[in-house]
Amino acid sequence: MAFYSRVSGSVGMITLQNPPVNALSAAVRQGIVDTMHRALSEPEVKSVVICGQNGKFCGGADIREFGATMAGPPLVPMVHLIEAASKPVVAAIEGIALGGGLELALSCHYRIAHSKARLGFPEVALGLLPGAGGTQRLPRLVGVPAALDLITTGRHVTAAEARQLGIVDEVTELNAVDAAVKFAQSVAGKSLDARRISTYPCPRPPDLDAIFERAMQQVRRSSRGAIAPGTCVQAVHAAVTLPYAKGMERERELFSVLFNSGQARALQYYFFAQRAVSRWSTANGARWDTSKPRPVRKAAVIGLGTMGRGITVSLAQAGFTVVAVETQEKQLSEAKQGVSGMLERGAKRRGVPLAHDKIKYSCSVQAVADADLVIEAVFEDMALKKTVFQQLSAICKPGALLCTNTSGLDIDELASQTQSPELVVGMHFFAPAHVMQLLEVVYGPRSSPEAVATAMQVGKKMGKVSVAVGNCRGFVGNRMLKQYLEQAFFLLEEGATPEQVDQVLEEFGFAMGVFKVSDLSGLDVGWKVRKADGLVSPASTGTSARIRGGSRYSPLGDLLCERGRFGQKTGKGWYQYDKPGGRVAKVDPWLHGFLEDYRAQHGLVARRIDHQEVLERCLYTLINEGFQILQDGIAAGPEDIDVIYVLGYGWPRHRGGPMFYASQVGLDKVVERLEHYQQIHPDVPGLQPSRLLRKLAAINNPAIHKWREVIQKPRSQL
Ligand SMILES: CCCCCCCCCCCCC/C=C/C(=O)SCCNC(=O)CCNC(=O)[C@H](O)C(C)(C)COP(=O)(O)OP(=O)(O)OC[C@H]1O[C@@H](n2cnc3c(N)ncnc32)[C@H](O)[C@@H]1OP(=O)(O)O
Repeated sequence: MAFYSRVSGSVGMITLQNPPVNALSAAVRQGIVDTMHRALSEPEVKSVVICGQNGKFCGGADIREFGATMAGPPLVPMVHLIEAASKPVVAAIEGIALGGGLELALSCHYRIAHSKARLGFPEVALGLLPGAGGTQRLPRLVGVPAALDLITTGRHVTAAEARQLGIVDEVTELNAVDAAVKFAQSVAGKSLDARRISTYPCPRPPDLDAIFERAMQQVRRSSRGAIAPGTCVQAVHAAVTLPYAKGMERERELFSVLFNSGQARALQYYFFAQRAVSRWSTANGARWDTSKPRPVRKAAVIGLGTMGRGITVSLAQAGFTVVAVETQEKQLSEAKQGVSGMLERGAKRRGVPLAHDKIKYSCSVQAVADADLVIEAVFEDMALKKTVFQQLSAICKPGALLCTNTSGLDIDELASQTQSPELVVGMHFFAPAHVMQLLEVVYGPRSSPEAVATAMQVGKKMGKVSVAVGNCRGFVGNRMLKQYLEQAFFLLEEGATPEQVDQVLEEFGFAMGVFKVSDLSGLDVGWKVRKADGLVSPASTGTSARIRGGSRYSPLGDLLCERGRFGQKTGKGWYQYDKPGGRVAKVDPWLHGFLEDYRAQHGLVARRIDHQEVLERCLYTLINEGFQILQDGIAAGPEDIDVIYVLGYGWPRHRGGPMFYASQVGLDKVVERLEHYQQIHPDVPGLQPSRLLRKLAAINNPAIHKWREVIQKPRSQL
C-alpha cells in the first residue's frame, strides 16, 4: 500500500509501504493513485513528495505478480497521472530506484537522491524491458547512447553517476526525504512545463544509425540467444523515431512480446531460484533458519596453486584476516606475487582499497593454529588431502571449521581423518575462484548444521551464491556433467565431430560447447579422475576397450591424453590452436582422421547425426541425472541444481537452468526421448529415466515449484 501524510503544512507526502523493497504491487499502485488524487484535491497542498518506507524508494514492479492475473491500476496510467499533475511532484530516492521504481521517479517532476542510492533498469535480466515509459523517457532525459547502455545492460548506477547523467537533480549526504520536502517547498507554484520528460524532444545524434547498429551488434554478441536485450534496443529506437504517444504504443507492443515469452518466465524463475538457495536444508533435516553460523574472523588457506590463490583473494576482499600457507619456498614466493597482482587488479576494477595487509603468508602449516576456518586447496589427490586433514586435526584450535576445496572427492572420508568430523565440510569453488560466483557447500553425513551454516555464511560474505549439497561423487555439478560429457564422446564415436556438437550447444545458448570447454580446462583433468577411478585401462583393441563394468565407455579422451593432447595448454586437444596456450579453436583435420581410424578399428559405422539428437542426448541425460540427484536427496530442490548450472557451468540463464528447461519441454517428453535412445543404446545406464522423473511425468508434469512436494525426503540421520 501507500500511505498519505501532510508535512510542513503544504507538502503532501506519499510513502510506499511494501517490505522488503516496496515493490509496486496492485495495492501499492492503488495506494499511489488514491493518494495522488487526494494530494491534488487538497487546496493547502502545494507540492508532493513520493518516498519509500524503510530507506528504500522502490524495487520496481512486483515480480511475483507477473505469474498471476494482473489486478489493480496499471502502471502506465499511474505514471501519466503523476507526470500530468498540476502540483510539483518530487521523488525522494533512498536505497534503490529500480525498474518500475525508476519509471515512477522519472514521471515525477524532480528527483532528489541520497548519495548511497542505486538506480537502474534491470528488467532486461528478467527477460523484459522498462515497459512503463522507461524506454521513452530515459533517452529523452539522458540521450540515446546512455539510455541504450543502461537499458540493455540493466546495470545499476550510483547517485553520483545518475547526477552526472542528468537522471537526478540533486544528491544529498543527509536525509533524502527531508531534502526532498525542502526542495518541494522551494518549487511550489512554479511552472511545470519544462519538467515533464515525455514532452521533451528526443535528442537525435548525427550518427544515429551507427549508434543503433553498434548497440544491436553488442547485444547480439553478449546475449547468446536472449531476446530481451535486442528488443530493448528496438524500444529505444522508437523513442527517437516516433512521437511520445506512438513510442508508448510501440513500447507496449514489444513489452507484450517479451512478457509472454518463455525466456521471461525462465529468467523470473531464476531470479527467485537464486534467492531460494539461501534458505537451504540438508537431507538429514538441518535448515538455514534453525542453524546458527559460528563467527569467523580469521581464515586460512592451505595450498596456493591457482584455486588457493583465488580463494585467498576472495577471502581478503571480503574482509577476513587470512593466513595463506604454501610449504615450498619458491611456490610461496610465486603465489605472493600472483595474489598481489590479483588484489591490485581487483582494487582498481572495483574502486576499493587494497587488501594486502589482510594476508599473512607462511611456509608452515602450524601458522593456521588459531584460524576459525581453514580451507584446504592442495592437489586433487585423496591421499594428500587425508594427510593434510590429519595434520589440521592435530594443529587447529578446538571448534575450527575444516573445509576442503575438492571438486568431487568423498567429504566423509576426509572427515574420518579428524577428531571432529562434524566440523568438516566441502567448499567447492569454481575457477577462477575470485571471479566465479558459485560455491557448492558440501555436507557429509556427519557435518553439523552449524558447520554448514558457517560455510554458507562465509561464502555469502565472499560474494558467492552458496548452494548446500550432499556428499557424492562429483556432488551436483560434476556428477551431472559426467553424463553430458559421456554422451558427447558417444556422439563422436557414432559419427559427429567436436565442432558439430559444440555448434549445437552454442546455438542452445552455452558460451562454449563441451569440447571447447574441455580444451580450455584441460583434458588431463578428467583423465586423472578416470585413472583414479580405475577406468583407464591399458590400450586394447576390440569392443572390450569400450566397456567398463558392463556399461558403454568411450576411451576417446584417454586416447587424446596419451598423445599429449591436453587442450589449449598443449596447443592441441579436440581442436588445434596456433600455439600452446592459444585461445582460438580451429577445426583439426588430424582429429577427423583419428576419429575415422578409431571407428574403423572398433567396427563403428559413422552416421548422420542431427541437431535434435545432439541436444537431446547431451541435455536429457544431464537432466536425468539431476532427477536422480533430487531423488537421492543430494540437492534439496530443482532451484539448487539450476543455480549451480547457470552460475557454474554456463547454462544459458534465459533457459532457467536444466530442471526448469525440462519442466518447459515437458517431463513426459523427456522420458519418452530417453526411452527412445535407451532402446538404441541399452548399454548406457544414463539413458534410463530416473524413478523421480517418471513419477513426476506420470502425475501430469506438475509446475516446478510443486516438485518438492513429490520428492520423498530421505530418512533423517540426525
Ligand atoms: C499480457 C501482456 C501484458 C502487457 C502489459 C503491458 C503494460 C504493462 C506495463 C508493466 C510494465 C512493468 C515494467 C516494470 C517492470 C519492473 O519493474 S520488473 C522489476 C524490476 N526490478 C528488479 O528487477 C529488482 C529486483 N530486485 C533486486 O535486484 C534486489 O532484490 C534488490 C532490490 C537490489 C535488493 O537486493 P537485496 O538487498 O540483496 O535483497 P534480495 O534478497 O535480492 O531481495 C529481498 C527480497 O525481496 C524480493 N524482491 C526483490 N525485488 C522484488 C520485486 N521487484 N518484486 C518482488 N519481490 C522482490 C526478493 O525476492 C527477496 O525475497 P525472497 O525471494 O523471499 O528472498
